[in-house]
Amino acid sequence: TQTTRPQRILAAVQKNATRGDPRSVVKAIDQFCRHKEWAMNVGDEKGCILDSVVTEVNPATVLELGTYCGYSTVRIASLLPSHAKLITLEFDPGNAAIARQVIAWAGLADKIQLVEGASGDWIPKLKEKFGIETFDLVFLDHWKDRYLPDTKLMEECGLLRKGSILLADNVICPGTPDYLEYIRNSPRYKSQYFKSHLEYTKAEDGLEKSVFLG
Ligand SMILES: O=C(NCCCCCn1ccc2cnccc21)c1cc(-c2ccc(F)cc2)cc(O)c1O
Ligand SMILES: [Mg+2]
Repeated sequence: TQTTRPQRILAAVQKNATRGDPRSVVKAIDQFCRHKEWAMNVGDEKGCILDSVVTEVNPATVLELGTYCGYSTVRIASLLPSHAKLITLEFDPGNAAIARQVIAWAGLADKIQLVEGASGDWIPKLKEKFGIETFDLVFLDHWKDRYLPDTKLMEECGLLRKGSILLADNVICPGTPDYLEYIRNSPRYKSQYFKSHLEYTKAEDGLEKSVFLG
């Protein structure tokens, strides 16, 4: 019977990456997706921008919306300080099952809480469920039409504090026009666009980094 693309990505990690070595997991996925099968990981080029933002923010609490196979989850978690916590939300149970194994292979399971479900349902419950006050960094990489409503929901739920950073993938391709319009014109945010390329391609894409001003 036919395997899924996430299953083939996991197989590439288990074949080519070293257990407990997050960078080798990231490299194995990038090699597979560049040379064998494209997949919607943030990828190596935008991944370097992600790394620099994570390193600069040095967050104690991170929310990732959109786990997929765990590529950016592993990338982020590998840069976190020892007591930091990353909560990642994945809607698709099949993807979540693969991501758990990729995260385990990287040896980062103790830093990461993978939650299955929809952002709109989970965001209002994160405080009570995980004892989170606010997020220092949010990485948006899920349904592109959910970036704006979920940002407003995070504001309403008091999950953002003065200085919280939102980093949004795919603001050009596939594109998040309503989110960009809101975040670039809101007096409550200071935004910066990092021009890059759609993962593993020459098409334009970029990350939008926004600081919540409170
Ligand atoms: O669609 C993308 N990602 C989202 C996947 C589904 C997320 C579902 N999901 C996960 C958590 C969660 C929580 N709540 C609700 C829903 C939730 C995506 C697509 C492209 C892309 C594809 C084709 C193409 F030709 C060009 C570009 C590139 C990317 O980098 C992407 O990220
Ligand atoms: Mg993406």
